[in-house]
Amino acid sequence: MISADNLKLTFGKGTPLENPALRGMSLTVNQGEFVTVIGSNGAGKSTFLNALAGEVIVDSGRIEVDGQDVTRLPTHKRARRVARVFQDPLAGTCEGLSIEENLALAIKRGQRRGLTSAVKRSYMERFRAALAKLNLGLESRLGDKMGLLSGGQRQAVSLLMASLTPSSILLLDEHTAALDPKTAAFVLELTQDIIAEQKLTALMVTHSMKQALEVGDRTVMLHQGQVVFDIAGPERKGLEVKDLLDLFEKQRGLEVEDDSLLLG
Ligand SMILES: Nc1ncnc2c1ncn2[C@@H]1O[C@H](COP(=O)(O)OP(=O)(O)OP(=O)(O)O)[C@@H](O)[C@H]1O
Repeated sequence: MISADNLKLTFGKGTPLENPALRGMSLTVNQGEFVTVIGSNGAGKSTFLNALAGEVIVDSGRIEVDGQDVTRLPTHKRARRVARVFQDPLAGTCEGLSIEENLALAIKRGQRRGLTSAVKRSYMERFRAALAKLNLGLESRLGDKMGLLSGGQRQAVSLLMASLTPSSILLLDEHTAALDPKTAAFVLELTQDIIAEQKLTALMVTHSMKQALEVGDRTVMLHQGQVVFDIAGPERKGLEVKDLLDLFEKQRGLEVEDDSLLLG
């Protein structure tokens, strides 16, 4: 379960570039819920995920994961609770290490690390079985460097890494955006399977309105660092991409209005 209460975060405080990215962001995500997150550029989606992961520390507000206050914990102290897959397939894995070594690091996430002890024979069968499920033939390429894999293969391995150890929450930041449509569909299906199988609590940022409505159980829209729209259940099922786009445009319209007020 994730509970974010009234998060505020301003970048570049006291400088001409002062930028309030989170302006009272509150969201509760129940155990096992899969929430899609949309919002225009600069709405605060990545900043919110970064705050949950500990990449940035909020100025005020409170973040709880499974009831534990993690608001001020650094990333490495949350690593066992928070798994993440990024938009850039290069971001979540270590290209100079082999598939096997990457998986071994993932299994030791949040614990003291040591590569020599990490790459243990006991893990190998588990890795092979997990990789075989991807149907990409990677189970026979455990020794290959991550850098040799395609973007889609890397994202698939990143997802596997995120799910190897039981984490409380999974954060997906436009993780299919850099992939071609066919590979994106494959990775998205894999995502849904892993989340359902492991009953993960997940947040997925996407720019695709279609994806936002078709995937997961609930959709939230962020605008100017706040949740402006939150829909689930039958109400969400009745919503079409066009409705969501209209809402989106309405929010962007407000933004223009705000700007014109400021400039006026
Ligand atoms: N490290 C940073 N330093 C300064 N400003 C930042 C930083 N990270 C984000 N911002 C600013 O905070 C605001 C929110 O950015 P964020 O990346 O969270 O938006 P987003 O909704 O993820 O946008 P996009 O869809 O374009 O990825 C933006 O104005 C952005 O420029």
